[in-house]
Amino acid sequence: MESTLKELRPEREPVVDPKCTVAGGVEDAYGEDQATEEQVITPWTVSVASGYSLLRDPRYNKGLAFSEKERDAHYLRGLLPPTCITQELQEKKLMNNIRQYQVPLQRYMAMMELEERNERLFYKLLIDNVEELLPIVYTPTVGEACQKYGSIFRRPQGLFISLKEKGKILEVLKNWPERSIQVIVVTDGERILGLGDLGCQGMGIPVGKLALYTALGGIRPSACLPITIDVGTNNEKLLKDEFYIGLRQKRATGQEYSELLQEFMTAVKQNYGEKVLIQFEDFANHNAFELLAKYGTSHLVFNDDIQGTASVVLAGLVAAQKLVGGTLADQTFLFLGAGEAGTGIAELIALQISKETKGPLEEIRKKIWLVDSKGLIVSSRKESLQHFKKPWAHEHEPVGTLLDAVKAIKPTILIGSSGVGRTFTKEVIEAMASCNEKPIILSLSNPTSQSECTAEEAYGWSQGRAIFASGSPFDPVECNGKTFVPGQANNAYIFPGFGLGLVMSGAIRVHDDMLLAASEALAGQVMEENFEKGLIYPPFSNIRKISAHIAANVAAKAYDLGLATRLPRPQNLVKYAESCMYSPIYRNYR
Ligand SMILES: NC(=O)C1=CN([C@@H]2O[C@H](COP(=O)(O)OP(=O)(O)OC[C@H]3O[C@@H](n4cnc5c(N)ncnc54)[C@H](OP(=O)(O)O)[C@@H]3O)[C@@H](O)[C@H]2O)C=CC1
Ligand SMILES: CC(=O)C(=O)O
Ligand SMILES: [Mg+2]
Repeated sequence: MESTLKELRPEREPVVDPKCTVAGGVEDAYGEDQATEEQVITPWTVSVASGYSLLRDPRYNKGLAFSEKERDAHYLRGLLPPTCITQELQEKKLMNNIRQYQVPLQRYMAMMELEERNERLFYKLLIDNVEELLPIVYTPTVGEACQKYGSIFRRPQGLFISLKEKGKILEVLKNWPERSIQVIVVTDGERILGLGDLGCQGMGIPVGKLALYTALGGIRPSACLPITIDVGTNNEKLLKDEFYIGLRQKRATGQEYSELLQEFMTAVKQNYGEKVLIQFEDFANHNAFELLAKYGTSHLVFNDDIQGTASVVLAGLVAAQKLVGGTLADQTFLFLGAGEAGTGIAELIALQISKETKGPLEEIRKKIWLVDSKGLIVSSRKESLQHFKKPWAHEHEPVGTLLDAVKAIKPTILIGSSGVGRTFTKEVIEAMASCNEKPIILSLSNPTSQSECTAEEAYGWSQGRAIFASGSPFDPVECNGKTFVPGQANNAYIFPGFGLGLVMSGAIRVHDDMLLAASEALAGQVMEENFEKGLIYPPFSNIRKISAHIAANVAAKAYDLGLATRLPRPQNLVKYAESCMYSPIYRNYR
């Protein structure tokens, strides 16, 4: 096989080093990335895919875009109607079709069907129409898709590892058709967005996140592996649902849970090596912090909800200083929600301020306050607090409600990370507006139903003075004759570029300084024209460029810290990041 492949491989100067880990995790054996778009390649499966099987292979299928020559060479005559069309026309037709669906879930299903039918066309649509399609393949629609996953389930996506596979996880990994995996997104489904425990149906999240890794960060689809670990669910509704796709039992906990996770982490490293990035996604906080701490020293792990969210929010707040004046150290922060997102963001803000001011972390933390379901986190509660809340238990009398906390603390920045919708009431926003000329208000919780307030509420109740962004997108709002464009504070800005930076530098560990580097790069991409509209994030339409800058900054930090293994260090990391990115343009087949 190898000698045949060599003969078929075109002779040319590679744009990317053929052994580069980004361009394929290992050698680009099929010449997929090395050939230019004009050059012909061979569509390989195990053998050359041709005829009927070529049309049904989503990696190589081009539908009506197969040329006359390709139709002759690949036994496609008669299997397609006579017309040949371009990828652009296919894209136009599909966008027209998708726009006919009024129900977002139907659009989601149309996109998933496209991904299964024609992978390059799926990514072309997603990249070219990112602002329109992100709310479909990602939050908020992906939340509804997970809730209804059993009913809409057609073909399995990703890898399901359940308690039944205990002792056999390495074998299960070997069932996956790809060997050169660079990024895994894994969930156990216990905290899917702000929708709670969705068990095995959480699979929609790793699938969606990895689609963004490819579309937004340029990681090749074949190098991405979505995984759901099924240890049961405590969601009674799902357990009784005849269409539920997961194990019908209560969640395994304690030793049974940690043994399965240990086997999984060991098997991943054994099968894919130590440079595969494992992104933990939507685990409940009682497992998330522990998994990150436990595997952070032995594996390349990243928790998107704790670390990615922290990095994206920090970037927005750094950018916001241009609108409000001053520095982060001048601000007072109040969070509603003291879990993964809340405490993760709080810790990264404190780290950034301590780097800027050279002040001790303990002192800086005192300007950051958090409210959980029991009220303001204060020192008298310290004994009963989970470990990740303890650093935030400051001296203060007990305060029971968010409104009272806003009145007592007088924050300049209010951040919602509670997973509970409509908790930023009129009184809360008015209280923020009464003590700030430009209150910064972030409603991070997803999906839209869980957002702490809507854009309309944030602008309306603050007389248009709020600087507002939300986890799930809101349409522009008219207020007092002015149009306000809300930003989207979502970790989707960070993780694709962050992952690309790790992969392209061959990083072996994640370091907090890399999160700061990612924030800095994202904040640096907010342009004057964005600030003029009151935005603290750049538009998603520029996300590939943004991701290249984030990747370059993260990779630079990996090299500086001695955590990069891909040597020598490329001279121009932004250009290198761009050259590593997957392009969905069709290839020509010989
Ligand atoms: N925009 C983005 O990029 C991201 C958004 N998120 C969103 O943030 C939300 C929270 O995620 P995460 O931090 O992981 O979840 P966690 O479960 O870890 O934390 C939730 C926190 O909210 C608190 N809480 C729950 N209900 C209330 C209430 N009624 N009043 C006050 N506090 C309350 C909980 O309190 P207690 O500890 O007392 O139970 C807990 O501290 C989710 O909706 C998620 O979708 C998450 C990551 C990224
Ligand atoms: C965006 C995200 O990661 C979450 O809501 O969990
Ligand atoms: Mg998440």
